[in-house]
Amino acid sequence: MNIALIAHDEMKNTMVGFCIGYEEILKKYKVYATGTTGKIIMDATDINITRLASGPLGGDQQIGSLVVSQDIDLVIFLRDPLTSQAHEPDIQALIRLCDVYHVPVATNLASAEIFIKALDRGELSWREVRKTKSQRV
Ligand SMILES: O=C(CO)COP(=O)(O)O
Repeated sequence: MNIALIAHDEMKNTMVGFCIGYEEILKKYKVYATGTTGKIIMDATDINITRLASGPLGGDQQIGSLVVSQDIDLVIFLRDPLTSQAHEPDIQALIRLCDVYHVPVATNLASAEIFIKALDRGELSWREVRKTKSQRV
């Protein structure tokens, strides 16, 4: 199970708090993050993160590509709903791909907490079954 973590600038403190709070769970999985989000999480925790490009420089698209290749099982994307982003098309494209590939995507802290607890209880294990089946076709 692989997780992608992304936070817009206004949400980065929230993301760090989330990662500190759920560090022991997050450490059990492979974690990807966009560039700056990954850096601040690694500065604050012992979570090992594969950092991609910064969001505005294509990081959201890189995560979208991992969604397509079935390499991401959960996206936690703490979006800033009050600030327009120059790369809004990339953000929409990533969320669309999550819908296309049935990848759970949390866009705020409340849903992120529900999803991470569900993951820890094994409630996303259907993702593994789905991947195995799609490899057969
Ligand atoms: O802009 C982002 C997501 O759209 C996040 O990118 P950074 O993690 O590089 O700040």
